[in-house]
Amino acid sequence: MSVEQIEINGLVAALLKLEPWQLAALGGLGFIAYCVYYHQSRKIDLPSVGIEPGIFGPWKAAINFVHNSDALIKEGYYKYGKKGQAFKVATPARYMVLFSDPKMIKELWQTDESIMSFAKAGQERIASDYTLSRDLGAHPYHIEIILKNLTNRLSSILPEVFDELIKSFEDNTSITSAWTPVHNFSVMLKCISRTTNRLFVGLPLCRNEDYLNHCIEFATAASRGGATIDMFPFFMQPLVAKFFANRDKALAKVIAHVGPLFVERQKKMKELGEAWTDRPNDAVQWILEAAPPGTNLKDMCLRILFLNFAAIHTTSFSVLQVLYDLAAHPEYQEPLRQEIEAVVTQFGGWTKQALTAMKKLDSVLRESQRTSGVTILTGMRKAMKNHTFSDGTRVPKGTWVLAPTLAIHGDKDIYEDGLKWEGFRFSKMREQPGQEAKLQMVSGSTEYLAFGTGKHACPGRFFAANELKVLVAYIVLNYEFKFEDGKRPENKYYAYSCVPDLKAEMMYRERGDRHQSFANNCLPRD
Ligand code: HEM
Repeated sequence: MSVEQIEINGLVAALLKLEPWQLAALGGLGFIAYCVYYHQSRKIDLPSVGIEPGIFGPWKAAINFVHNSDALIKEGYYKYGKKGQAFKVATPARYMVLFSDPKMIKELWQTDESIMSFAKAGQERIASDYTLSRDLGAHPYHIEIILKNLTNRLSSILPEVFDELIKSFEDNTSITSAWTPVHNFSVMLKCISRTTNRLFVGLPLCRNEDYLNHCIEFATAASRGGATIDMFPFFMQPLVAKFFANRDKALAKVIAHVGPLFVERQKKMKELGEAWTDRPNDAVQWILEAAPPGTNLKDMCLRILFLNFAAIHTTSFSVLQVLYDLAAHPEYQEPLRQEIEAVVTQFGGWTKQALTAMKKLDSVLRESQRTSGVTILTGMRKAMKNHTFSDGTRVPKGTWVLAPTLAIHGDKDIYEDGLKWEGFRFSKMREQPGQEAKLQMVSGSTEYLAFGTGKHACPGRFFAANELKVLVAYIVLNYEFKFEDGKRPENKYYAYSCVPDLKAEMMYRERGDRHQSFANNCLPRD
């Protein structure tokens, strides 16, 4: 079943549960939403893609966007964007304006938050007031936590990352020296959710299946509920949220698991104060120390859930994409293995510096983000007032403005043979003088937007890059892998997202030389 079908079936199932009067009320609200939306569309004086004339045109185009976003955006990019012209695309929730010109993308990101707001667009996209909590937008201290606590301590937390990733991969697979089929998505989701939660809530909770399943269920419910609520004008959202913000069951379960940890730590902080010097180094502790006084337990647990929401599917999809690319191009596996072996030998072990020095590994990760990044649009900002950009583009209050990431990433005038995956594209480019630091997986620009760039670039990308490197390096050192028919499964494009095939199996077998490998024998374990 495709992702679209899963989404549509979920929506139909939710609608079938409603009483007739609730359905009639929703229908009425939908009609008002349509009228508001149509009125709004007339105010943006820009060329548009995919819209047919007539009163139902914009709405049809919006539905088309959900299923055909990649093709629509590429059409606009080549027709208008490449000529330096902004264009608009209809989505179910609103019109979006897209800038492709690097100068205008930069201008968008540099425009003051009070005029072009990243935070407001982010909150609207997942209707976070309803699917998560109002506290998230009011006190975004999680950004600081990710940048300061998680990123700054990457070196010291690496052994835990290694330990959890390797154990969870081994616990969830039984690969032998014969070719063994593995359902990649379920394995990667488990590896990433366990490892991420090792740093968020620590042992033993990070291995509790019930806790992890509810974190994943919550993330799925929040993104599905958020996308639905966001289709309606603001004044209707509190009512619509009553039907679609299905977070309560998963939230209650997560509070039951993680709540006692917060309570216990709070008690200890009160008792010992500054004398408690060996405090745990996890997100529970970071939240307790960063949350404004008076934050309640539910909001602290919701912050853990938000971190899971931001980290798990993005990283799981990313590792899936790079493994699919390497399985479809098995000739890259041996040079990667040699690089990893040589670098670990040179550094005398696995350190953060050693991971940074693995340029081929970094390059394949960046290349998979370029060709199959999790989102096909980045840099979103919401106009907080009517605004005119320096090129004369006028956007009314409420419009979203973004960059067409995937279209830019595939442009052959920017990347030679741009639609082709070439694993060592960036490691080769880094050999040119001046390019060394610019082309790392985590370095953004107007030509590489997988994590956004500028002030609001993904704060979790440094951690995610290390997690991905560790997992891919471990797999390459220990296994060979391929697709039985040699073909890479195709991605699906669903509104803003690029989704890998979640059903595909890959064949793995143990490498005969895995136990002789120096790099393998000194993998850090807890
Ligand atoms: C490979 C994995 C990941 C990818 C591809 C990814 C991608 C992104 C993208 C595209 C954005 C929006 C930037 C923009 O549109 O300009 C973003 C924002 C964000 N990401 Fe990630 N992300 C990943 C992993 C993570 C992880 C592991 C965390 C947390 C530990 C995280 C936390 C966040 C947060 C909190 C924001 C919002 C930033 C803000 O409000 O300023 N991400 N991410």
